Amino acid sequence: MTDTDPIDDVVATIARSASEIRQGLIGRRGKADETNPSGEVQAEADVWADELLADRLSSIDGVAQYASEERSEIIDGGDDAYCVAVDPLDGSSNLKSNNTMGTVFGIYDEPLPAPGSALVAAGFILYGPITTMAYARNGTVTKYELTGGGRTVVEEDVTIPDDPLVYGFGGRVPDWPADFREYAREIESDPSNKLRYGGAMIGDVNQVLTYGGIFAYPALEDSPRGKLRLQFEGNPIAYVIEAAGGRSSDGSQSILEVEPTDLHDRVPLHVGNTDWIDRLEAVLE
Ligand SMILES: O=P(O)(O)OC[C@H]1O[C@](O)(COP(=O)(O)O)[C@@H](O)[C@@H]1O
Ligand SMILES: [Mg+2]
Ligand SMILES: [Mg+2]
Repeated sequence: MTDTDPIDDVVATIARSASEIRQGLIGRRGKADETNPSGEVQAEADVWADELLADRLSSIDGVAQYASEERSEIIDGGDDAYCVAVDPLDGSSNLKSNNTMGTVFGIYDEPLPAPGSALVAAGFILYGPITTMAYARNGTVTKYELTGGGRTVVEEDVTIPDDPLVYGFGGRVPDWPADFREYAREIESDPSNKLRYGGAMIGDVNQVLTYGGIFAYPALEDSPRGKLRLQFEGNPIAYVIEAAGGRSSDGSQSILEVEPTDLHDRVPLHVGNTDWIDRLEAVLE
């Protein structure tokens, strides 16, 4: 690589790899005969995308660690400045029905597991009708369209629209704690709000970034930490949404303030417009 900024190198590598990952989904929609560290059955594409990104990202000068939702151990390459955490394919259960998925990445300047306050950049790829990337660094979010190896800026200084419109909540309603159910009913009962839920966090979060609103995968009655992973999903998404002027919360504080205890920790995730997250925290208090 000729670029001297490892952060740029990581982002350029992920952006370049996105169209290959998209193309490589063909023929890899079946299950791999394995489970990931969260105990979920992996898709062939999960394993393949993780290996592709692991090879490419861990060999970048300036990257000390590569970690992913799909492998138990960190790939440790020394004491360079940056550590990359990836959800190679977010929403891979959507492969079966051929619906939206994504790739999520966070670049930390501390060894993993690290709190979100150690992020120096984060973003996500959305495999929609068009492959796009939302990328946050230095407090601003930029959206790109990705074509083959290239990327084109389609929007700079992306901010969440002031008037929230969409909501999407993961998990089964009977498994939601009563206070979260109460909050959800409040949002649903406003006739100007619209349900948007596609079963892939990235697709649902990108709707929130586009239209304003809230996405949550809350604590569940029998799973108080919810489902989504702090290092690979919660922190990067919180970083993007906060850079776009919104808020993130684990129910009582910014997700970026949550101290990890394990690489594969889960976190109750709520992101969206500031006033909606403020209200959520008031209801969950
Ligand atoms: O199918 P469920 O249990 O509602 O979960 C949906 C959530 O799980 C996820 O698919 C988890 O991500 P992975 O696909 O990366 O494991 C999220 O994208 C999504 O928001
Ligand atoms: Mg995911
Ligand atoms: Mg995944």
